[in-house]
Amino acid sequence: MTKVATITLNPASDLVGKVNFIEVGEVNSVETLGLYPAGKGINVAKVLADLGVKATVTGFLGADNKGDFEHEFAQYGLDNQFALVPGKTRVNIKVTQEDGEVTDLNFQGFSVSAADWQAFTAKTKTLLAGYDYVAVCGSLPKGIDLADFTAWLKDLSTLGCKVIFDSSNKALEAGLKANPWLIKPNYRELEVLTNRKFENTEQVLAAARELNAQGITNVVVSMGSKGSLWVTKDFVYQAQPPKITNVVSTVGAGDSMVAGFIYSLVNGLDAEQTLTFASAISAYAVTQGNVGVDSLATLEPFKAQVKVTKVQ
Ligand SMILES: Nc1ncnc2c1ncn2[C@@H]1O[C@H](COP(=O)(O)OP(=O)(O)OP(=O)(O)O)[C@@H](O)[C@H]1O
Ligand SMILES: O=P(O)(O)OC[C@@]1(O)O[C@H](CO)[C@@H](O)[C@@H]1O
Repeated sequence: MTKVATITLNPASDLVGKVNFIEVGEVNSVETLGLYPAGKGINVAKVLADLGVKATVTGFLGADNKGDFEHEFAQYGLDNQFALVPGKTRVNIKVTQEDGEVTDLNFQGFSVSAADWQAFTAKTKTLLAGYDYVAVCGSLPKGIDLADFTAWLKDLSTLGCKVIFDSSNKALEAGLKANPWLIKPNYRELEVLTNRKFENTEQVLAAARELNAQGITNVVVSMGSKGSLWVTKDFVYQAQPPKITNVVSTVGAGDSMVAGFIYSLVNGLDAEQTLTFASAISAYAVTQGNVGVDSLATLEPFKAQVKVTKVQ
């Protein structure tokens, strides 16, 4: 059986809501859509569980408010291997305006001590031996040294698992030094990383190719409603997602896309089917406040509207 783990070093409870228009500096009344145990790797694992792939989940959780997370992991049948640290897991606020624009307020969260990090890295090197796919997703909590993070990611690859990595800013930069097997930056994250402003697809493609040349096998650049590009040394595919007119929240679209890739890899889908599936499930994600899908059948109309083209 294919073994999958997701790692969320800095999880969050997502408080998701909706408002006509956010007035900065004013009191805004927000309609509550939900409070969800989340964070990128946890979102990936939740979507995978809905698709029948039960992952191991690990990372750090604040000991003071671990209950909702533990309950969620049990509900989804996830193998909970999180390490507890003192304090609370952060709450992130996500508000969608009527025009579909989402404002994220991502807080910093707990600190991880050197001893916590050492114990965690030692544990994961044993725990994850024999895993096929390990998705490392999201930001780093305070206290984790960037060079130590790079070294640990390299160690994960030497265990024999394929490392899938989705992060941003300094953590993205540090993680890329370990040459993960698949990365999924969005185009803004790639702009920040390369210190460029992309004006067309060719420029995005060129940046992705540089990452291939560096040793990253799969570079998937997501571009929100404009779709995505999957760039490898052997092929380049471009996907256009369905047009979604009822955007509820785009939070977790990228995580759903990562889950779609892992599901497709586990099930041996070919490249075109993989990008179609990942695009369909990520487009479906924006029609709801949380992530997930009740059945594969729900995705069929979305799959039918995805357009995948082989660019090279
Ligand atoms: N408005 C939309 N309509 C249709 N599909 C969408 C829309 N927004 C996102 N998607 C789908 O989700 C994928 C990932 O979206 P995006 O590029 O916004 O990821 P992201 O910024 O990593 O998301 P997040 O960090 O919020 O999870 C896109 O490539 C696309 O397939
Ligand atoms: O601060 P990070 O770790 O980069 O991102 C955290 C986060 O925005 O990512 C998920 C959506 O992708 C949310 O569930 C969560 O709040």
